[in-house]
Amino acid sequence: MEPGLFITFEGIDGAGKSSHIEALACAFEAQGRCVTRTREPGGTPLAEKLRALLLHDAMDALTEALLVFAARRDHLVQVIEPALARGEVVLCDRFTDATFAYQGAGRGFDRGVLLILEHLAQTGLAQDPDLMREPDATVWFDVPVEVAAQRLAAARAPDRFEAEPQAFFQRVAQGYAERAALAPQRFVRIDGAQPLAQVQQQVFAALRQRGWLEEAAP
Ligand SMILES: Nc1ncnc2c1ncn2[C@@H]1O[C@H](COP(=O)(O)OP(=O)(O)OP(=O)(O)O)[C@@H](O)[C@H]1O
Ligand SMILES: Cc1cn([C@H]2C[C@H](O)[C@@H](COP(=O)(O)O)O2)c(=O)[nH]c1=O
Repeated sequence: MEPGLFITFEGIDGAGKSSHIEALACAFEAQGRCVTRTREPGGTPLAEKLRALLLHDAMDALTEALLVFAARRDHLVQVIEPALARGEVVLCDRFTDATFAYQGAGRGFDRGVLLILEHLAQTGLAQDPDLMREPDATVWFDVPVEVAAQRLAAARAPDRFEAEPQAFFQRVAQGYAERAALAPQRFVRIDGAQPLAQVQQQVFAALRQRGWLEEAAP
């Protein structure tokens, strides 16, 4: 059995993550891998309920951080860890980098507390009880805030995060840059302002380079 592969996708709202996950899933399936497509917050019945609260109900910053990690713990226990144990490829639209970017940098919530919650929520689940689960790779779509805002304005009615002002998203983008600087081997930075086809080509190229996708994939 091939080892499981955990790949996450990050970026500010409207960066273009979701547009690429399905194409990647199909490419992995075409080479015989089982793929779990999932998202955060969400991915389980309980975590989807928490997602609805997070996206639409007013709450203070600590409550928001606790709900995000509660959803993540359930998601890890119910979906991510079992799929990785079966040797699947898990493609997850957002994970803990989003918490450091949105709650940490965006809201200004204490990063030290986030580090403690991260450790609590992500440890003790895999075969090695000391392992803190982290993605094998994180594809980060780096897009200017104005470009993302234009895309979203054309796409849908804003939720509680999307309704934040551009200054919030500038901080979130900076938060992603800081996380990427702390884990340069894990992060793959893609210039998400390019045309869709070019972005897709670069995402596939990055995963080919790591030996995870075969040459035949687009
Ligand atoms: N490279 C691109 N060029 C132009 N438009 C794009 C590009 N990537 C995505 N879009 C468009 O921008 C909108 C937002 O894209 P998408 O939903 O993939 O972003 P997202 O990062 O998943 O956003 P969110 O996190 O808010 O769900 C969609 O209408 C999509 O078609
Ligand atoms: C995981 C996670 C997410 N968020 C925010 C970021 C987005 O605005 C929404 C999710 O919406 P999407 O359209 O599915 O990307 O939730 C957050 O603030 N903190 C997190 O940890």
